[in-house]
Amino acid sequence: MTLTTGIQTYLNYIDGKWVPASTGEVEASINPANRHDVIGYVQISGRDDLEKAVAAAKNALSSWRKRSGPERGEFLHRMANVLERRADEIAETMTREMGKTLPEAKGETARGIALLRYYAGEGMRKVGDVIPSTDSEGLMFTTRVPLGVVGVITPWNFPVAIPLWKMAPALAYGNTVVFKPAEETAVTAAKLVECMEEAGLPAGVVNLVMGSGPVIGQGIVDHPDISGITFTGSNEVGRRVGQRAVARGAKFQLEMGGKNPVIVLEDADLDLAVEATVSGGLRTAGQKCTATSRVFVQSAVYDPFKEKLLSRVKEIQVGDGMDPRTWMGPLVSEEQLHRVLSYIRKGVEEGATLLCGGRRLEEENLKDGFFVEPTVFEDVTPEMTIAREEIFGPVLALIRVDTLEEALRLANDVPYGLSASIFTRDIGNMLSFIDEMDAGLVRVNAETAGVELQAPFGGMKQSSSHSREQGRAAIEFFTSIKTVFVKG
Ligand SMILES: NC(=O)C1=CN([C@@H]2O[C@H](COP(=O)(O)OP(=O)(O)OC[C@H]3O[C@@H](n4cnc5c(N)ncnc54)[C@H](OP(=O)(O)O)[C@@H]3O)[C@@H](O)[C@H]2O)C=CC1
Ligand SMILES: O=C(O)CCC(=O)C(=O)O
Repeated sequence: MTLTTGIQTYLNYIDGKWVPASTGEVEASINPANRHDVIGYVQISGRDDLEKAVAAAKNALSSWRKRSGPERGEFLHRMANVLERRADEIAETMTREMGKTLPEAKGETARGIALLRYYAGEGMRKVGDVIPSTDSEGLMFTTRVPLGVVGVITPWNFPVAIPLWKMAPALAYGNTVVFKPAEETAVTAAKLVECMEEAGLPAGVVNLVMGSGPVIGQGIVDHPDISGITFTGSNEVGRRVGQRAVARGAKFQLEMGGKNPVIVLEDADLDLAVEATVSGGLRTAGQKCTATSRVFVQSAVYDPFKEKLLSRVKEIQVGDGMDPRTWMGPLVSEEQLHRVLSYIRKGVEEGATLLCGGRRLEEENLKDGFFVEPTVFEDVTPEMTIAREEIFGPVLALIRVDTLEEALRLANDVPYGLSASIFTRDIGNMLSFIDEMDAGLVRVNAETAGVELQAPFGGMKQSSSHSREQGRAAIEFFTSIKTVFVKG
């Protein structure tokens, strides 16, 4: 059955107008809980559409950057108010389009509102310092200027929060934006941009171009009029974005994968550690760059931890994210489902022991969706694929260790360094972990996922381009420092 009546087509937003792609092509954005449920039709744009969007952003730049910081902040306040008014509708669209449960989608939308309010306040904060000059009659100070037109390329896993934690600071600091959302969540993206339009954002300041990564994403990266590119997604694409940006001298910022460890020591509160492992690893079906993936447990508590974890995982209710009984929704797409199932197969083939889960769920009410069971492995060795590569699915690997030193050595032995947690009551262990764990986000007695918008966020090693997003750190990417010397 195909539910096709009254389905809306969502357009690009270029220079303050909703317009179809010049290609005339659209595609259906579907519900991963039921592939027959079409959320809307979205544009498959071509390079012509991107050209128009970049020209509009370039044209809008001089008047937008000339507005005062508080004035730009006022637009962000208004966007927050519109998003707040439409929060339930947008959260429901997110759940239907991406699959995360409705409470998770509502939480993310609330985060989006808070992000807009935080960066609205940025318009009122200082942007420079006075520095003593060697010339006693001179005044020397720093100020900041916007980068210019910024390309925003985002993934599907946080379709409201990630675009907003990039676009809100971009706008607050005086840049204009060309926004290319993931194809899987383009309807949610269109609704976000509707909020911006409703808030009265001037034409050209934000331009939405839907379409494929290789055409629109690549086009943004290569466009000579785009001064900076901010990207979140896979390492494979991120690396290419970085290389192309360097080649033409554009500024770039990459947030990519994680292989995030939890370390559970023998003095840990095991109930807390289990709850945090389940929440950090399996919420949003493990589709977070900060998701827990490897769990290092000290031998003395390995068996009780394992038993508690398995009994908690077996209680998890998988289903449509709109159903209030559901704790874990589907994976975002059929491609992602096959990718996760292939990692699970690899885990078994390489000799890990499957303790629970591992199957696609195909019961009557789930058969048209992309559901996979929450999965736990043990006997996972450091060289196995499931211990090294980002799975981006609800899969946990248990690894027994004897000491904190061994746990830290193994936890650090991957190319990623995004987020990590430890569970212990010992201050010495906490301090060793904080110091020696190679991760941009280290958390003690708390899950690996769930970043706070007012704090810097980013990874070490191959998890990022070593830049940081969110909080005040965003100013470093979205502006350039100008050192000014004035003599009367
Ligand atoms: N760190 C994170 O938060 C995320 C990590 N991932 C990882 O990536 C894997 C694959 O997910 P996927 O969605 O394919 O991630 P991608 O890295 O392919 O997609 C992220 C964004 O980049 C765009 N893009 C794709 N190709 C290019 C290109 N050549 N130039 C510029 N932009 C491009 C995508 O467009 P389009 O929509 O057309 O694909 C999307 O908007 C996941 O399994 C997971 O491991 C995925 C999402 C988020
Ligand atoms: O854990 C979070 O809150 C954010 C995760 C994230 O940034 C991502 O998955 O891309």
